[in-house]
Amino acid sequence: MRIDVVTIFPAYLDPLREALLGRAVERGLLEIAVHDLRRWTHDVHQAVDDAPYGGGPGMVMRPQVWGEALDEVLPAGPQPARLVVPTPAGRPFTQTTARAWADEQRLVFACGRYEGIDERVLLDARARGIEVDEVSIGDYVLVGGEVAVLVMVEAVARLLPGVLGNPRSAAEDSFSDGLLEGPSYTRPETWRELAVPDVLRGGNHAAIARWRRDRALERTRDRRPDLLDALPPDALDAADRAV
Ligand SMILES: Nc1nc2cc(Br)ccc2s1
Repeated sequence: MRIDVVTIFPAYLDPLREALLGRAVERGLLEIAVHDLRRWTHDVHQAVDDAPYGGGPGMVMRPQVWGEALDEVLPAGPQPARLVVPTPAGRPFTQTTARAWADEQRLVFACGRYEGIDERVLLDARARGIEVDEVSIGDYVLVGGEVAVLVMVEAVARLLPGVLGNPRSAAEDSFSDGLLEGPSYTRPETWRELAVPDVLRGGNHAAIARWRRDRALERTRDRRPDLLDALPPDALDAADRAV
């Protein structure tokens, strides 16, 4: 997978060169290119924004600059690329989204600032046959799209083959079965007079699986009842429903 990010703050994306993702790039499991949007300005001030038509607070990012940037980063013609625009007004980004995008050959992220990007940039991209997803990582407003891109790139990249040491981690983490993950424990057996649950220290794998499922159901019911409601009718068996 190749990931391109267009931003006026390239250094915001430096964390993508660190740790697990940095090693995955070094190992050639994915490519990441970060582009400074100001490269496509032509004025001495390198202006990327202007006042909004219709008035109102804040500034809007200029279509000319974004248009030239995306023409270069996402050239016209048939291509398996997806343009992702983080915005508080977007559709929710979820683990389902991350899994779907993990199958893409190319993802291009456009980081908006201010009041956002002129709508015509997205209309033009769609008219050029590019899949455009406007997505939100949560019901809060950031100062720009860069932090949202860090979140989404990590959520997608960890699903790529070879990125995680143990592929089971991605298969069994929260949301993989529609539930939140339950509590985890490691050594020592007792810490500050708090003991690891006995069942986890025994060798009964069926009992351990049952205990973990029960804790996941309890936690999901307590913190995210909406996820339970969204499960398919046959997702919970009689033992699950007894929790
Ligand atoms: N939650 C989010 N807030 C923002 C703000 C801006 Br400005 C751009 C993208 C996003 S995504």
